[in-house]
Amino acid sequence: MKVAWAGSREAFQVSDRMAKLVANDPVFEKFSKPMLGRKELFKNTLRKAAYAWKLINDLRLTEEEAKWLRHYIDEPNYTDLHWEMFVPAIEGQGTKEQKKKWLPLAQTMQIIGTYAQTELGHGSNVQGLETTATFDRQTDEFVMHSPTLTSSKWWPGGMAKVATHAIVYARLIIDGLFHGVHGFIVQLRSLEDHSPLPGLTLGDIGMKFGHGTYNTMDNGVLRFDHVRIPRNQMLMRVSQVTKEGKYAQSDVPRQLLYGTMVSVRQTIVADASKALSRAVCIATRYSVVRRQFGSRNGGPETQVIDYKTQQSRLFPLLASAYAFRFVGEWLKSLYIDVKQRLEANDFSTLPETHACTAGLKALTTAATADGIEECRKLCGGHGYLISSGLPELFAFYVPACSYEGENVVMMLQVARFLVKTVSNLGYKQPVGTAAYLGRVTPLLQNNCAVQTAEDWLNPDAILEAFEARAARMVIGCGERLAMFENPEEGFAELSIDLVEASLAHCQLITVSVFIQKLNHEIPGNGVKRSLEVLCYVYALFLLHKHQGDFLATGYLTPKQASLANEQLRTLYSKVRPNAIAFVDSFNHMDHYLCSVLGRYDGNVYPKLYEAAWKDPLNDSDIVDGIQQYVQPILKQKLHYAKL
Ligand SMILES: CCCCCCCCCC/C=C\CCCCC/C=C/C(=O)SCCNC(=O)CCNC(=O)[C@H](O)C(C)(C)COP(=O)(O)OP(=O)(O)OC[C@H]1O[C@@H](n2cnc3c(N)ncnc32)[C@H](O)[C@@H]1OP(=O)(O)O
Ligand SMILES: Cc1cc2nc3c(=O)[nH]c(=O)nc-3n(C[C@H](O)[C@H](O)[C@H](O)COP(=O)(O)OP(=O)(O)OC[C@H]3O[C@@H](n4cnc5c(N)ncnc54)[C@H](O)[C@@H]3O)c2cc1C
Repeated sequence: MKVAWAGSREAFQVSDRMAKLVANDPVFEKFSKPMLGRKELFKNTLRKAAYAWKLINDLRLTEEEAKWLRHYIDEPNYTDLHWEMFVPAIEGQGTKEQKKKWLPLAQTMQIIGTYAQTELGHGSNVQGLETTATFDRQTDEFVMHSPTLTSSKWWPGGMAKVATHAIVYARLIIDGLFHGVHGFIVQLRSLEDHSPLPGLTLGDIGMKFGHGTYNTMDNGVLRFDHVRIPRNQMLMRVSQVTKEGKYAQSDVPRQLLYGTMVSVRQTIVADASKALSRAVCIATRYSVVRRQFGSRNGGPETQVIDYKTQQSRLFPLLASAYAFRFVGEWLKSLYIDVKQRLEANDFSTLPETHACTAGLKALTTAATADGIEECRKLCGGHGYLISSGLPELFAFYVPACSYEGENVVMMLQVARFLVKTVSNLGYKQPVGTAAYLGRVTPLLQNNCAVQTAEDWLNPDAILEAFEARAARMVIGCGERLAMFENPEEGFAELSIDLVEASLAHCQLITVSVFIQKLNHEIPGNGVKRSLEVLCYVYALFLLHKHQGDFLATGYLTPKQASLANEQLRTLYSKVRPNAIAFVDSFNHMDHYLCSVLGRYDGNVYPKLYEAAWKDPLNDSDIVDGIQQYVQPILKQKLHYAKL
């Protein structure tokens, strides 16, 4: 199962080696992080990042190994933006000459970059950005300027204190004409003494949610006061500006300017299963250790994992972690394919890839963030302790619902893709993830054939149910949209339904990828059978949760919906004996989990007790402030019993 989770034996070995490297090195200790102040926390992160870079070079780690190393260090920092956004932006949007100049500098970290798109006034609406890049023909330069307070760049990670360079998105202006938003490589700091270059105002935007998690990142604010950069620092794969000031567009579509976001959204989907599996591992192990009620004749109480209600909250999350792992793997292969096509100037699959990355980013991050919080509740009161590992994990993860495209905004992008697909149905056969929309007639006409709970243990029945639900919701939206004279008005009016239809479409993708995975790639019958159980749990849990959709579209009868739920209960009993094996298969080490409740050895209570004594408040019996503020209250003699 560890191999099935990792994707291959080699992938397992690489991640396992890197997990151990990090866990066994005292530099990467992280349990004390929540006790540090912001400055200490930040310096500590800089120290770890520098040491990691040294390890990567000394041990000659491959790109894959380096990624795992950074992952297990488990502290967001400036290198995330450098490797995941700055470098890919140059790779995807730079010309050959630009790549030749900038990539070697970035790949050896002689320069450190960030991705400066969002502003104080605009994040989702990229076309609304206000920073200007005005071409000056006399000097062959662009003048970068922040004309308003709301045009201040706001959020870019690593920008406040570390990055030497940034890809800055700004409105291109030539001779007073606006030519859309483009990316520019801008140096921010001196490579000699790290001071901000003239004309730039740079700072940190302040503390974020959770203490020891995202505050290791220096998210920054940046303002330009007429800062000049050479013309050849505009990323020019998509559009070019000549020294005469002529604006030209190559036959590469404009959407490629957004290519870095497609790349990172894909990574975010791949990473969702890591965060969810981490929370599920903690909650499952603790649910086996924790006992409440049910003692008979002085025997042990019931392990909380044996309560059906606990199973009904925990096991769907376990199944979701596996589903997200597989859909992340699938999306990665879709992305690698589109990347190769784009390099060969084949842009045909870009709209579908954009819809898949946007929609799956929204689906997986929302479910993961909610899932982590549910795992915290599944651990009862102790889940609220920092030492459970869950509050910090939640604080770390939850911004994924907003960054890289706010989730609702992303679902609306999926909706645009689906509406377009439906409106082209007469003359363009949908392919890939939308192929089912080419079979609307049977999907709209045939209803579910399930008659017994057993009938639900059938991948074809499940797939058809999810296809029919999504098709009916999408087609229904299409029909209602057609009644509006102005399509944009209609889209806005129906946006709630459109987001729901998009979710149904994305859930269909996750369910069908899980089923495909079982059909083709699982080594070993035992592993396959166990994963089949999880696949059914995932699908039937979604069916139960969204049964309103399945009923309202008329595909299911209430009886069939209740049979699905009956089957789900039976499936939970099948998951229970393997629950610990399922979570051990994630191969998460104690160092990575950073959780007393999720310890591999289950030695929860003594370690919880021990961890409590490490709190700085327990350094002495009488702490600072008691003499000054408590003793006087105790010693005063008031006339009234109550104030
Ligand atoms: C323990 C484990 C924990 C795991 C932690 C998880 C994190 C791990 C991940 C690690 C990786 C990296 C670390 C990074 C940390 C996060 C850093 C965050 C960075 C950022 O947030 S950067 C800023 C991101 N900003 C956005 O995403 C903005 C969102 N807005 C947009 O994308 C767009 O503006 C839009 C999609 C809303 C479009 O707006 P609109 O104005 O309508 O569109 P137009 O500009 O006019 O374009 C319309 C056409 O273009 C198509 N389109 C849009 N986007 C794309 C795209 N990306 N690719 C292809 N095509 C695109 C759109 O569909 C329209 O097409 P049409 O004309 O209809 O055919
Ligand atoms: C931790 C973190 C790190 C970040 N790192 C970076 C970075 O490195 N570089 C960078 O450039 N940016 C970064 N960002 C910014 C991030 O990309 C934006 O915050 C994100 O894209 C959301 O945009 P917004 O803040 O403008 O949200 P808004 O769009 O203002 O969202 C507010 C609300 O409005 C709703 N809404 C907006 N538009 C629509 C619409 N059309 N229809 C319906 N509802 C709508 C949303 O659903 C949401 O509920 C980061 C953000 C965070 C939280």
